[in-house]
Amino acid sequence: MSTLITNIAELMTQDPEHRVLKNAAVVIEGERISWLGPAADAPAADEAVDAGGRALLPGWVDSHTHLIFAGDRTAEFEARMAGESYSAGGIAVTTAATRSTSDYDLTRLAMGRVAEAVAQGTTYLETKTGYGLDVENEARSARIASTVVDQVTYLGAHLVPAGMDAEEYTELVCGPMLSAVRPFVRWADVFCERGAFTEAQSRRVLQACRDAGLGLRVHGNQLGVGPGVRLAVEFGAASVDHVNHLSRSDVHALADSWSGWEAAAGAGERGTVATCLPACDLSTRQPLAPGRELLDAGVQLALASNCNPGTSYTSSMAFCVTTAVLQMRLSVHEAVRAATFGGALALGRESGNDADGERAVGSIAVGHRADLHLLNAPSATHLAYRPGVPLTHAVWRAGVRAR
Ligand SMILES: N=CN[C@@H](CCC(=O)O)C(=O)O
Ligand SMILES: [Zn+2]
Repeated sequence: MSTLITNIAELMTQDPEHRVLKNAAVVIEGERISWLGPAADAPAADEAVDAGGRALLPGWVDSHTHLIFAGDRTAEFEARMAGESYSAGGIAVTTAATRSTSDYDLTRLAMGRVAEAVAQGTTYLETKTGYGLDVENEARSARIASTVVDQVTYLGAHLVPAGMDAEEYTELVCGPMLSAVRPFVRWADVFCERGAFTEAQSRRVLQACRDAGLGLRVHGNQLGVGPGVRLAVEFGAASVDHVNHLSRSDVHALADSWSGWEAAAGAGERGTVATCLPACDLSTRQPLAPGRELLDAGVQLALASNCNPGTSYTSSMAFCVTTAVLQMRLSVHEAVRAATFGGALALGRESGNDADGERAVGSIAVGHRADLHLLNAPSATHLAYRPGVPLTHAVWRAGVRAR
């Protein structure tokens, strides 16, 4: 079955040459993109979709979410809006609600959040454990997550549960809990922040998870300058997320990590992606991450929703893109790139082809997964020009019309 999408006013490929094609068309065959180019040259297909002069983008790649949870933290949010500051302690509230929810309901809740994201143009999602915080509930979260999203990250090191000694809990995270989640996860993460895990504890978690064959990421530099970025670069983590408070040496270390990357070819040795989470920054009233400075220094950037009940209860990648343009001074093209190709880079899926069975996502090119987002607008600029307006017109996820 092939589908021709034609009459595309603006096709933002996010390919290595950053091509933006006008009056374009795309052909989908099965789950892959089989052709793109000028609409006038398009081949015939089994069915045709008239894009009506709209803009077509890669689907959003949301590389940082926490979707496996139950409960609600409205009261904490209200207190924050009244002047309280965010602290990691709220994680315990969600952990209690999550532990007392059945597998069926946790799955149903997570699927609802995924559906909400897909309806807004998100076509590839990562999610984390981290609201189980004991062996049984972390393994359960990982198992459920593996059935509802594309990639799963182990975040046993999210908070030391009340009544447990931090060293003892770190041992658990690095030992029995890691073994229990291992079949379901590809990545590990650690919340390296005051009120969560110290540098020494984070180091132990990263080492153990790396030894277990997991790729790494770090929640770092969210609540203040700290060791998160330094550790992430030292361990060759795929991403360091939040990055609100950076020293000059943090920026340099991140930029250096990309010295083996050939941006023009979109290939080479990957460094550590800086993942900015602007919806979280607004909800926690943290300074927005210095995305402009990071890009100018040569760091590869991702934008993600950080959808979670505590600090960022939104699945809207469009909101993140809009904020990145209006407040972080990224161009529309840079922001869309960070929310598509950048997320794919953070998840190790920016390349891949028919041979390895896992197709590239986050950019529109022949052989890549047909993850497409048709805006109800003639150009991607409308994402920032018309803030808050729902602009998703149609979505294809792995070649299947999802909206
Ligand atoms: N920083 C750690 N974890 C989440 C917050 C989790 C919560 O407060 O429930 C975050 O990314 O912001
Ligand atoms: Zn997070």
